[in-house]
Amino acid sequence: MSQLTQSAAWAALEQHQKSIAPQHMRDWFKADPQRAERMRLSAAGLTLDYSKNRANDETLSLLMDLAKQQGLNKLRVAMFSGETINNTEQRAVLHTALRANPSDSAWQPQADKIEAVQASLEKMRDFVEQVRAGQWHGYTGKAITDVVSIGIGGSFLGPKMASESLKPYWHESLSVHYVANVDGTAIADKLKGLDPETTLFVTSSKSFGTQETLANTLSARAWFYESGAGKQDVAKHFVAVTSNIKAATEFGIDENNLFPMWDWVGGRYSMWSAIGMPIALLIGFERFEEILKGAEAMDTHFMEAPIEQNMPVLMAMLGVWYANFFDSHAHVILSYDHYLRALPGYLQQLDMESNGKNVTRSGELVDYHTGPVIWGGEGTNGQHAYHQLLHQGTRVIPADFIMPLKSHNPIGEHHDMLASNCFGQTQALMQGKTLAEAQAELAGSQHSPEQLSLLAKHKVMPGNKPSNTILMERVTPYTLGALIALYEHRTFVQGVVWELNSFDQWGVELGKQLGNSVLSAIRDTHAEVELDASTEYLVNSFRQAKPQTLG
Ligand SMILES: O=P(O)(O)OC[C@H]1O[C@](O)(CO)[C@@H](O)[C@@H]1O
Repeated sequence: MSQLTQSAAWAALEQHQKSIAPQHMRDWFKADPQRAERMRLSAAGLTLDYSKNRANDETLSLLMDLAKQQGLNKLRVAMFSGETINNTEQRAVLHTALRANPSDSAWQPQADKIEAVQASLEKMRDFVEQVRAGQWHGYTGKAITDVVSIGIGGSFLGPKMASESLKPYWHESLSVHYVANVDGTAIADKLKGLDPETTLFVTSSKSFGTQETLANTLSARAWFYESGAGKQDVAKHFVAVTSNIKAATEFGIDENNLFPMWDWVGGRYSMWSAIGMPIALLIGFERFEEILKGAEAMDTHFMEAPIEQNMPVLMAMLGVWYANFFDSHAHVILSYDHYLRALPGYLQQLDMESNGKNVTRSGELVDYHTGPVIWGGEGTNGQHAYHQLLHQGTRVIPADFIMPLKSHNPIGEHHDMLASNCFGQTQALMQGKTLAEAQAELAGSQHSPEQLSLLAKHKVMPGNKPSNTILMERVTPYTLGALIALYEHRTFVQGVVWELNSFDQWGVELGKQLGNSVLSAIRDTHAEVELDASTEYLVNSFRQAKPQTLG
């Protein structure tokens, strides 16, 4: 058994779970009128209501004991002070420096990094302002009308999610498109209808070695040349964000068109850097800076608030409570805002690539569950699809409801209806419906007694299903920045408890390696590639279907 599962804090929680499990939140709310008020917290423009959780004051206190036991305070300081907490890659983890206030003396020890960040932001500002003002001209002298952002994973999901979330702030005549997948359909579809004379490509790749991104950039360049443009025109249409300057320049990107990234920023934590350029192009640089300010406010809260009153810590520890003590395997994110519909997909990478691990920082196999499956979608759509499983399924699936109090599109009663659905769902999950309530509801109906009894059983909802609700005034650059930073820190805290390195991603490497060797087998039948019988069959089927000239 691991030290963690043998520890005093873990044992206390296991013991406590036995007394909590039979209790119902419905009764707690009845017995304690102060519960909702006590279990509410505001920071950085966000309010978290965590009262609809299967936790009482003792639970929270024991969870905080676990956080302390696992060294949260020390590791939190270690992250912000630039220690190499990404121990498998020997890297610091300083995405927080990307949104730091440069005049904050706490950042003095990282002055070189802060300086580099500020220089990059200035270069970004200059570029963004030129493009948005129509002063960056394509090779025939026309202003840029379309930007195609090419990148994948962390070099795609954050910018795409933030762009969609902030649609009300978009430039009226500049469009941004995203291409991630290596599937040729993705880029072919995007390029249809675009004009090479007025299209700018931003290649975002920290490593500048990602197969999908390089293939898409090459195809974009081929499309550009087909329009009659020459090599000398590339600099007007291709820029890149990368930490691998050498690879990018060898690839043909003009050195002046390179924006930096650093090895102390993980891909999935990078939308605050020049990786966020497409966002800034869409909403303007000043609004991009507001995103950073929102995140910085959440960073300050995370660093300074006592852990018992700390939003990311509370959310993280409640997640640990369900994952490790209620055998919950999933966590659902429900955005009650159409503009935030890409958030669950973004959080999937943030959380699952960070905490989807089975060995500790020191390489020991864990004997407890780590990161759950993160999924979700847009409310109210999900209510007519997968919420059935949340209400009556057999597993505990904690939910985060995210609800802006004001809409950017206040049409008729739509926002009232949206909010009432959101709040109603949290209530239904918590309260459920008893057999007596179901029977009372059916009383007076035309059904036979047998049918009534059957129906009543099916209408019973156990309730006691946990949820958090996050409110904000409106989805703005500031509140979005705070929200994303909240989830970043939540992920970090859970990684601390589970003793993981949340900042590497070795698991995705094997897929990349094998994908490349399979590609050699597809290209050349004589390639010496070891394939199992199933994969060999798949490769052969694929080769047989290929047009002869390519075979
Ligand atoms: O920015 P890059 O280097 O192209 O990497 C893209 C993505 O690929 C991954 O390494 C996973 O394959 C992610 O962690 C990363 O965000």
